[in-house]
Amino acid sequence: MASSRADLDGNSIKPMTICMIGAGGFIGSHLCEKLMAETPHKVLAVDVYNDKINHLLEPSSSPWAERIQFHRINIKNDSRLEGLIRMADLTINLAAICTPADYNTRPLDTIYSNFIDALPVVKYCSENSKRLIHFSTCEVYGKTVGCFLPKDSPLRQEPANYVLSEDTSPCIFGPIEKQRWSYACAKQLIERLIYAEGAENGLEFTIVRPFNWIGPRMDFIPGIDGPSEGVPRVLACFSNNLLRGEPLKLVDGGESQRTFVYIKDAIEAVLLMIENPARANGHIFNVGNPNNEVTVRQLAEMMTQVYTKVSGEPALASPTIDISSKEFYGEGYDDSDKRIPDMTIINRQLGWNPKTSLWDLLESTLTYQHRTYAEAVKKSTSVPVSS
Ligand SMILES: NC(=O)c1ccc[n+]([C@@H]2O[C@H](COP(=O)([O-])OP(=O)(O)OC[C@H]3O[C@@H](n4cnc5c(N)ncnc54)[C@H](O)[C@@H]3O)[C@@H](O)[C@H]2O)c1
Ligand SMILES: O=c1ccn([C@@H]2O[C@H](COP(=O)(O)OP(=O)(O)O[C@H]3OC[C@](O)(CO)[C@H]3O)[C@@H](O)[C@H]2O)c(=O)[nH]1
Repeated sequence: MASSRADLDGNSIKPMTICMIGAGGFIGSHLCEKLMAETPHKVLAVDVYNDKINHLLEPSSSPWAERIQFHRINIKNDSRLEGLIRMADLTINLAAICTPADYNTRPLDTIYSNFIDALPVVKYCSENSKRLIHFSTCEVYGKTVGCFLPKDSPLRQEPANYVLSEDTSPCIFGPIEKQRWSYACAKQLIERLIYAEGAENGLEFTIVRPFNWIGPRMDFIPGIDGPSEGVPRVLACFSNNLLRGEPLKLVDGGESQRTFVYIKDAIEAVLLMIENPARANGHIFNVGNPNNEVTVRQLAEMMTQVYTKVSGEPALASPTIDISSKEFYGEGYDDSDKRIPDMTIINRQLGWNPKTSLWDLLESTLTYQHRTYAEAVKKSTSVPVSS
């Protein structure tokens, strides 16, 4: 680990203490790994779970044992939170319910988690003059302007109608009965509150809008390390189908488009924000990879090809199957049509660009999924021989 680190302006970076809330999740686990391996910073890791960071917490003889501490705290109701925020130089809040299957089926939990539970974090940072990096989402943009235009309108080709820009794009959600938007709306309101704390009370903040970060340790495989009936995000849904040799389910034909960025590229952007406060404070950053755009159907086809390569198992004759969103997610589901991040601001402020192609990131991720889960899935599906 380098001790003489310099920021983007050539100033040396002092070691800091970071209170990371939601450190036990997908993004948190990669951020903890990066901070331990490449920086001298200390992490107060707050979460209700620690399975994804256990490899960093044990053994106590590891080179970073003194620099990471796990606090099993539910931020809904724990008075220790303010003390941890006070002890830290910077708080990063990742804690959230952020799987679309929950937005329309558990809208109250979703709104509480993404708005109400984040309020004390913002308040403690503001009152104690502590810097905050808050994780929002690309979903705050909702749908694109372009999707309301006729299919053959040339205006659909104008970037202003589909590229999502922090300072200029509107936030377009569906009606209230489409409870899918409970998450985006809660995230938007907490963004507005943080922004207002900055404007009125001088809170030093950065807001991150991740655009479909994917990679190892994302979510769970149903019936293996998560509930059998659980519905994780698309990477884990499709991984589960591939591991079980069943067709990948395309919701409403798989026509929605997404841009996927490799978690390891995205974590580089977060580290730049952490270590360059003068360039990151007061900004909202899109973090995604505009070059990795596919429809969900194309994602399914590419994942099928990559999985065949890394597992050595043949692809199914019919690798995908269509399913309605009502059957897959239930009443109240709706979707973002297209998500291309404008990269101008992050590029200008932090000089960050994503590097990894979709094929390459799927190859390393599906190699991990196969190595981690294939045996367990095989065992769970093998029929016991009766004597
Ligand atoms: N992964 C992405 O592509 C993506 C995209 C958009 C936004 N985000 C945002 O980034 C953040 C992290 O996402 P992730 O993909 O790592 O999700 P994740 O579900 O893997 O991680 C969230 C973590 O927060 C913890 N948590 C939730 N409620 C808590 C509470 N009350 N007290 C303590 N811990 C709590 C969970 O246990 C979990 O470990 C979220 O705010 C999410 O909305 C992620
Ligand atoms: O088996 C499946 C699962 C999903 N789909 C469709 O894939 C699209 C992407 O789904 P997913 O990655 O699960 O979620 P979203 O991109 O819609 O939303 C996330 O984006 C960022 C974040 O804020 C946090 O990660 C979250 O809200 C979608 O069109 C599904 O319908 C499928 O076809 N088959």
